[in-house]
Amino acid sequence: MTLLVKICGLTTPPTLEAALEAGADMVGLVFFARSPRHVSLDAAAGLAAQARGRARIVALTVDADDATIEAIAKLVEPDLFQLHGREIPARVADVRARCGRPVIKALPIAVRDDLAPVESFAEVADMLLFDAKPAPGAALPGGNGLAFDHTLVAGLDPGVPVMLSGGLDPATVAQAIGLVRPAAVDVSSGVERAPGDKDPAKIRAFVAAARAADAAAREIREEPPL
Ligand SMILES: O=C(O)c1ccccc1N[C@@H]1O[C@H](COP(=O)(O)O)[C@@H](O)[C@H]1O
Repeated sequence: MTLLVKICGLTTPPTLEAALEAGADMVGLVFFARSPRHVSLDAAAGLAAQARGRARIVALTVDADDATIEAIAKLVEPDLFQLHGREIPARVADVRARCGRPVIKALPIAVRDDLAPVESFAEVADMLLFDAKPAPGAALPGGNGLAFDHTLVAGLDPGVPVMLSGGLDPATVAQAIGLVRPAAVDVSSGVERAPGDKDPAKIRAFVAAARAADAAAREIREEPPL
């Protein structure tokens, strides 16, 4: 399967357009008030209208309640939800049923033991997202530009597609793809000038670097042995 590239935390029509024109497969809208990338329901509905049919729209929430999930589903009509909080497997299943859409569940990774819940989340989520575990007391559970040790998830096959994130940027994404061979990569901070301020040139560079790395990895895999 061809690698999917997601650009997350888009907040303005011009930067969303840059992501769409660069060929992003997924665009993320953040619904988390503490994030510098938070968008209101109204703003998100406008951005979603701009993206619809051009890329999959991902609504990112953090431990959101039912009313918030339902309001986003109704007013924004995303293609998927990304759950980036402390949702337990039962809650992931509940949100999936409630919103009637596929769900990406983010798991924070710092050490091998953090992979223990992978199996139970793989039973209820459509995709697993491996992100760096934030520092204790961090304001955000993701979107911190923090990387983790990718060797922990290299070659891991949880039975559902894997999305890789955490401190990726145009310079590091190729190595991460080569090592982990994820189904998808996701970036926020690595394509910004400052938190919340997306840089169209970095978005283009990120998508191009990810596509080139994916093509190179396929060539190596498909090369005949002799
Ligand atoms: O982007 C945010 O503001 C955000 C807020 C709360 C939870 C997750 C958030 N973003 C996600 O975090 C990871 C890593 O981002 P980064 O590239 O390291 O900045 C990514 O999956 C974003 O979708």
